[in-house]
Amino acid sequence: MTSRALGVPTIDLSVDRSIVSQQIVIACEEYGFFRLINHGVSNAIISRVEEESFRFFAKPGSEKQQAGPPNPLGYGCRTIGLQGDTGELEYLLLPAANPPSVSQSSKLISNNDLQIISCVVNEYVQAVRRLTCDILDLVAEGLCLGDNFVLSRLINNVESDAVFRVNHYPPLDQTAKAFIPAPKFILQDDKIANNGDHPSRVGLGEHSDPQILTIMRSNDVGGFQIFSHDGLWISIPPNPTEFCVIVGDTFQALTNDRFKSARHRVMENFNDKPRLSMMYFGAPSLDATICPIPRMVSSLIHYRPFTWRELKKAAYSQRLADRRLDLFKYNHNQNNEKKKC
Ligand SMILES: C=C1C[C@]23C[C@@]1(O)CC[C@H]2[C@@]12CC[C@H](O)[C@@](C)(C(=O)O1)[C@H]2[C@@H]3C(=O)O
Ligand SMILES: O=C(O)CCC(=O)C(=O)O
Ligand SMILES: [Fe+2]
Repeated sequence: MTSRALGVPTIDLSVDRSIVSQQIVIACEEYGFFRLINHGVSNAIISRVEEESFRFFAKPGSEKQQAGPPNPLGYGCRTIGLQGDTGELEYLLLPAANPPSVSQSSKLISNNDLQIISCVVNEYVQAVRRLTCDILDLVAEGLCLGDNFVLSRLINNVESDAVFRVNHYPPLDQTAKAFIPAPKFILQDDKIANNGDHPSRVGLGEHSDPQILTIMRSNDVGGFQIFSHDGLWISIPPNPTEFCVIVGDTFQALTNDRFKSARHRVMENFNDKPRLSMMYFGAPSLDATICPIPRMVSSLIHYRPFTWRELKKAAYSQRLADRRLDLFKYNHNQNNEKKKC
């Protein structure tokens, strides 16, 4: 069943395949986002990651800093990426290799705290990667791409550059105690968000995810919002039993803009307990070529072929809110879009 509580679709993965595939396509076209119920990932696996993550974030700052900085993987606190973005959160970025690769994790594995977390994360990542592949196969069916595995092959691959992230947003009144001081981050659209009265800080600022698909799960603390195509920020009520599925920039390019990556953000945590969210970012191998799938091109191709390595490099050299996909887009105004061959 697809419901539209609060405007965004909720998709039940246990219903008939031909129906679910259509529902997912519509949700990706209209929102670049949907909530997923009956996803089949065991609650025990999810709880183990949640427990180990809370245990990690409860450690003293000096101990956590030993697992950082996150360049590109490891522990981060308030600084996001390399271009000066900040937010009211701390986080862990870990490899989500398939199968778990010792060499990729070698720097991290020498850290005892991360060793423990990596074990439970690996179990979770394998389950969520399978779920991501199922969703991508359903999309391929719904879009009649001909080859039903054309999308899932991109991440169901030993070289996949997938990443796992746990974000921890302390409650507002604890942030001062929990964090090492850093400059405050002011939301770009503060005037709109607060009617011009009080600038507010954000947990994690507006952005789209550069990868193909993000599978996000949080505890019962809210703050997550997506930007709808009609120009409104929609708050997504937290539900620990479901997943949020977010279309990333690479999926937008693969579908030649039929799907739009969803811009999203997390507001600062005004609750009395922390928000804990875990994300699997499904990505292809670094050297995979991304270009619109031929069946997605009716007349004009919107993107030049590029590798995931190029898009990732562009993302990391830009600010969080930047629209990195534009770098690979043919320019409409110069009328130099390529016609379908
Ligand atoms: C400011 C940045 C953080 C980010 C890398 C970037 O330069 C731009 C994209 C950001 C993002 C968003 C989705 C994921 O959370 C993430 C891990 C990713 O792959 O791209 C983050 C990067 C990050 O936090 O390092
Ligand atoms: O923490 C969340 O709820 C969302 C995080 C997110 O969008 C990200 O890490 O890319
Ligand atoms: Fe994100």
